[in-house]
Amino acid sequence: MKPAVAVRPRSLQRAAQQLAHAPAPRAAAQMFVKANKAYKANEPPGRNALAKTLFPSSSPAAPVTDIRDHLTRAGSATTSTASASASVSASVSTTVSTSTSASMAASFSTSRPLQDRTSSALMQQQQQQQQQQQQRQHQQQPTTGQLMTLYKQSDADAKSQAAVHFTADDFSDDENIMLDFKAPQAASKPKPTPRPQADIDALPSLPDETPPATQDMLPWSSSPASHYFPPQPKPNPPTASLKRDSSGESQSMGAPAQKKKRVLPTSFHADYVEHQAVSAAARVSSSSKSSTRMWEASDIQERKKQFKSQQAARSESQVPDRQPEPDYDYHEAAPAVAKSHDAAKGDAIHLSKEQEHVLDLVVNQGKSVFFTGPAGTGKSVLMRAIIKQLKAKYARDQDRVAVTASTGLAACNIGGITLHSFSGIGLGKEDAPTLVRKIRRNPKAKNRWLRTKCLIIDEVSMVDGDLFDKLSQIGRTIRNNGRPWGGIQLIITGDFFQLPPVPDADKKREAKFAFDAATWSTSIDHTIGLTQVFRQRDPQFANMLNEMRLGKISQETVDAFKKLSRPLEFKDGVESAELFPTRAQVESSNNGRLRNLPGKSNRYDAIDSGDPNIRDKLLANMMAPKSIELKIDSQVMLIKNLDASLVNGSLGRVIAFSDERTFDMTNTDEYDSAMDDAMAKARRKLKAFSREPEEGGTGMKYPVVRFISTDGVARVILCQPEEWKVELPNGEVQAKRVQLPLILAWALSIHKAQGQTLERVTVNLGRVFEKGQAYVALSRATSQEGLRVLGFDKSKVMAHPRVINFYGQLYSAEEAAAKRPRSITDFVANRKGTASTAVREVIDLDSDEERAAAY
Ligand SMILES: Nc1ncnc2c1ncn2[C@@H]1O[C@H](COP(=O)(O)OP(=O)(O)OP(=O)(O)O)[C@@H](O)[C@H]1O
Repeated sequence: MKPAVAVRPRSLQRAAQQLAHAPAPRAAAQMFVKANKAYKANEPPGRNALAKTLFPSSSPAAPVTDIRDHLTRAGSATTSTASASASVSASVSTTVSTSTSASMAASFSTSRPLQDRTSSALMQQQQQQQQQQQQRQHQQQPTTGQLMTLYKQSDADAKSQAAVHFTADDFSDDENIMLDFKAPQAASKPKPTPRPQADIDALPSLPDETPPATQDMLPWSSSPASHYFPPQPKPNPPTASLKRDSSGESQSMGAPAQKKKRVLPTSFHADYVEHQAVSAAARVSSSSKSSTRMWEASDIQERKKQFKSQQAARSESQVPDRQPEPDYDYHEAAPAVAKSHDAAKGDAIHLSKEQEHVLDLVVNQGKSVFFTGPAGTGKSVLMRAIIKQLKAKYARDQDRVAVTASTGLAACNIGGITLHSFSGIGLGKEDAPTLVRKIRRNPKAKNRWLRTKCLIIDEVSMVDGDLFDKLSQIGRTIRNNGRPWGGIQLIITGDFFQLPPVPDADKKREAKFAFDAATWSTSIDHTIGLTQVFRQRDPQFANMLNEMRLGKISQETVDAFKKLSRPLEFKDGVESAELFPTRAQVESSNNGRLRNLPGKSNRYDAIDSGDPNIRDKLLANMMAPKSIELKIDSQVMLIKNLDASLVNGSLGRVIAFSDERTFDMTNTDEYDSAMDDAMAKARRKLKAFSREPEEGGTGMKYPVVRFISTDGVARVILCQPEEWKVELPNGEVQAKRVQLPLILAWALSIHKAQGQTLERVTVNLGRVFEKGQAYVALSRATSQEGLRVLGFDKSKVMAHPRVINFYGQLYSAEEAAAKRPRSITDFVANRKGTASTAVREVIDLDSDEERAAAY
């Protein structure tokens, strides 16, 4: 029997040959349909009859001899040239990836000449249009050569795909095949030609593209002349990101329709500052200091927002909402702020080498670290940097980082919760197994234990040693992990020479320090001693404090402290804050001073929110008071960082009360009397400028405070309410307080002063009763000039013997290491009284080398 194709008529062979060149399934299908019809019409009689005789039931001869069936045998080029060509064609169009195949189809079909030309003019016109369109498409689409290259490139990929074979039915419904082919008529629409520039120039010029204000009716078909200009790019829509400002109100950062801030006349700014900073006679117009600050009632808000948004932008999307309280930027301060700060102080805050070392150990190496060091060595600054970076690291799971501190106040300072709240142990007096059962009954607490990867503990000197052991065991049990704390990475800081754990109410046992805990040493991978003191820039003073800290006070130091009993005098009206050990002493002192001031007082009550059952307890320890009463001349302390030089701890005096719109200098006669002409003129201008509060506004008056900023320059700001939150690691807000960021500051408790930096401070050691209190109180001061010490008694400032012993062990490790020339450390150097000249470098007390040396 001859091969089936040999009996095919010419028309079918032609179709097969064309198929070898036919690029697209649609075109091929049409040809086959046509050829098949022709074949059937010319089919020799009797052939079907013979087939039926040979294959009575299903007659396979007919399908097999149908050329379409050859397509179902792609690759089997055993029959004829035609079928081989068809196979190749099919295999090309099927092994190339779908999009390539579709593109090829489109490309070939569009380059194919039209077969059914008519003589009518209409048809010609249509064809011309189609050809134009085809040319355009052809230019946009890859050429056959490009497609073949593409095919070769994708061949390797294509081989991994299963070959697709056409079946006879594939062409029967080719009308449903979707080809990547655009209908030509859609593209035949003429493109608008751009208007020549000359025409545009000839048009009447319009201000700002705004249609001219006219009463004339425009005919409906008229376009405003501005429409003849090429379209302008649309201004960026306001960004969708909403930022929460300090008062909790959402504001669109990019939205133009922001509340307009009141800006005072420039002349007033300059003169007022000069007046405040120096006397009129001593005014030096070129002084960078004197021109630094101004009336900042609204300006400060603006800069504060800028400062916060810059911080938020730096931490970008990685750290969405829950940043710690705004603070300095550790690497680069906000440009505007840094500029003024730098101008006055000459430096910005960059983490020191040793601070960077700790940051790296914690964030990059995932080590459990305890970093310690004398007061003012930047432990809090470093801790904030660590929190920021860990939160960025775990940006997707913020609850992986738990920020805690031993006390509510310390926790508030770093935007965290107490260690007790985190762990869900209540007072934590029971034994560990009981506490585990308690936590297991509390799904939220249990979840915190399970989710936490990094646990931050600030002010560890006040964490009880037994509590430390219990928590470690709870972590192991609940997390079912035998490693210390169940494998949680610990980041601990504090200075054991500062405030010790609060003893039991019944005082049955002496306070046990965290380093006394059985699990302390196994819980910590690295103990780092920070050595560079930032708070006190005077090396002699830093050394006096260090001697006191280590319990080895020389007679020279005793004498120097005794000299500091003289009264402090400041010409700017801001006194030093006196530190007291108890809250009662503080309240009595502050209330007495307030009563003695003339004039009426303004009272500000906090707005608290959150679960009423726990809210009051959580907010009780907050720095922001539930209520504060103020009069003109009240001495206050700022309890929030507003920018780089107005920080938590800045002291100031209330000079007026005002709302945001009205500047009211009533009762500030002393300033009036000192005003020179220029100042008085500026003042008059300002009075004219001021107006009554808007209708519907609260008209609430806030204190206008003149602060002494960290750069020693007076800055006047309108203090408006700020927000404090107590949040769980998962971001759940447990309690919130909105209050002025101020406390009365003639007197402060040592407890509240812990962690603060104070430029002016008085300490009466006669009232000190606890070890560590004297050191905390004295080490708040930045200089001897700003410190007054009453009742200095060497025995009152002695450190706890166990603490001396603990640090002594660390130092001996260093001393052993110090035998090597590169390991001279400040701890050692300070003890020898050479702090200022010692070479400072990173000390990792637990590194293998150090340990070996110590051993
Ligand atoms: N890298 C730094 N560069 C410049 N100043 C710094 C740096 N680190 C900290 N400071 C400044 O030193 C002062 C003390 O910092 P910080 O409060 O962090 O010290 P601390 O060790 O936590 O003190 P304390 O133990 O008394 O609470 C602050 O005024 C802070 O701005």
